[in-house]
Amino acid sequence: MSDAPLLSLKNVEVHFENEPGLLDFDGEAQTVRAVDGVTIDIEENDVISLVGESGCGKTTLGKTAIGLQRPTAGSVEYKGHDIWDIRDGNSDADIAWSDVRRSLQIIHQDPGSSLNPNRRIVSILSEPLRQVSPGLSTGERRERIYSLLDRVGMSPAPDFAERYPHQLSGGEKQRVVLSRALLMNPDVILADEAISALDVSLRVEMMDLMLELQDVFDTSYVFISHDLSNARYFTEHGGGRIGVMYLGKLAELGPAERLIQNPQHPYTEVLRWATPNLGMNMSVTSDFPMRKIDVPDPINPPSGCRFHTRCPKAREVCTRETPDPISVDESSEAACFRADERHEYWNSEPLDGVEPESDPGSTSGGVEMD
Ligand SMILES: Nc1ncnc2c1ncn2[C@@H]1O[C@H](COP(=O)(O)OP(=O)(O)OP(=O)(O)O)[C@@H](O)[C@H]1O
Repeated sequence: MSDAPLLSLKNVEVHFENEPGLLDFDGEAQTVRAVDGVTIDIEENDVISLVGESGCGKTTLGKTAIGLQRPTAGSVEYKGHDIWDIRDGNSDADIAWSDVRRSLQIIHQDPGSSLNPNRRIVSILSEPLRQVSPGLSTGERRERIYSLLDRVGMSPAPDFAERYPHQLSGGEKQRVVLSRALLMNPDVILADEAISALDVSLRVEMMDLMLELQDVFDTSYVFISHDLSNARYFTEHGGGRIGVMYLGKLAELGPAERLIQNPQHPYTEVLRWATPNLGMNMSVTSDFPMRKIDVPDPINPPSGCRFHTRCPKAREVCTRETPDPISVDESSEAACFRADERHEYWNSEPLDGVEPESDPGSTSGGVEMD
């Protein structure tokens, strides 16, 4: 089991059953397919960034990865052991659920909401230390807290340690929340839009700090962002991969630069088009790479490839067959038939409104970019 990835998600599905609302006249519960068939490994000291439009399942997938959400199908393994078997007491693994929970931490967009307003920073940061290192004296705990506050740029540390959360700026609160998560000695931190609420000028600083502390604390990040340029920065500097999600599915996964410079899924192209500050030199007049702008419903997602209703390259086969992830290179995959030059896609009829294309012949068959 020692070779097992830190976290391994296999065919993970999360469906929510919603009770019928007042306006649901048929009175039937509805199933929201928040995440469907996602397989991904997270290694030690890894960075996986999840991007995609609102409601595509980023938070649900992230929470499932760290054991805060039980999948309705598929499995999540921590160091080779199913975490829900551990939780349910059905595992022979030599690890307690409390250790799994401690190892998988989360920081949110709004740090204020997770800091007790009535406690000083020193007291907030003492809590994880008491759990992880119960043998420390009060003086030793203080020393560790001061040294971490110094490290995250909150100096003089003794001064910051005595403040209450409301006496800190948003950026400082986020540093405290990050410090608290790190003091748990986690293997993975889920950073769910953790920099989105910060001033633009502070975002890079915070991302740099997170990556610097990654080396010190030996932790991995699942970094959720709706902004591809932030995900690019974080992933590129952290040497990780970006996962592009669309309607509960992983559309594409790969290293930041490959994914942005040479996207293999037409939806990645859309995200790229919609992110003007990528420095891609795409003119505003270049065609919007989608046929329709309306967002399909995760309660009733399109058949076949979920993106086919909006995809400017969709063909008949995309309406009835669901593409599995196709390996693009050793660290990348794309769930698009176009990544397979021998797929029947190339002989299938383009859908209405899709520009006909010449057969890729012996070329890669991948999405051609500018
Ligand atoms: N507890 C829940 N019960 C029912 N539906 C849910 C629940 N949590 C999430 N959903 C639905 O699942 C889908 C995915 O939601 P999720 O929050 O994971 O998306 P997201 O990509 O993180 O969105 P955002 O960027 O807006 O936070 C959405 O349709 C959402 O409404």
